[in-house]
Amino acid sequence: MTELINVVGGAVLDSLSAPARLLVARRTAPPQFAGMWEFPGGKVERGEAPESALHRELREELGIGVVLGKELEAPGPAGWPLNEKAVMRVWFAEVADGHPRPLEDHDELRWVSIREGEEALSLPWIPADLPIVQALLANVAAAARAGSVPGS
Ligand SMILES: Nc1nc2c([nH]c(=O)n2[C@H]2C[C@H](O)[C@@H](COP(=O)(O)OP(=O)(O)OP(=O)(O)O)O2)c(=O)[nH]1
Repeated sequence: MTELINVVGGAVLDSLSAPARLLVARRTAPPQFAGMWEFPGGKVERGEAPESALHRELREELGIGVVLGKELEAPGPAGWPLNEKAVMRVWFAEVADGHPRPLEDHDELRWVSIREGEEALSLPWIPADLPIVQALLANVAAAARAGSVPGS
């Protein structure tokens, strides 16, 4: 059996403790994903811890350092299915240093509202990401009701 490709994505929030906005990124490649929105991130390299891969990708792609929060609970331990070959794990995060800029792989970044959800959901996401965005919005709303931080 071929090994699955492990992808990591950052759900970068304006604040982990009182989130109102999510940073989303528009891909430039490959052609089937160009123009679609996604969680910034990328593939975990051989021997690399997923969290380290996420720090590396966010530094390379957006020029930011982050503090990671909790992982967004996925349907299985490997993460969210993206296609028959890849799965993605997603962590909540907050910018710790730098200002996000589309340095690689993206042509636009946007801070979308997550309080109402419509703005985030109205974007043309990579289709496999939609259930993840929905779970994220539900998680943030539940955390706000419980007075806790997202991911808990
Ligand atoms: N980063 C990211 N990739 C996603 C998301 N949703 C989704 O289906 N994918 C897919 C697109 C790609 O096939 C794969 C991630 O590859 P990537 O191109 O971002 O990885 P990478 O930066 O390490 O680049 P490379 O090794 O291919 O050059 O996962 C998402 O929300 N974020």
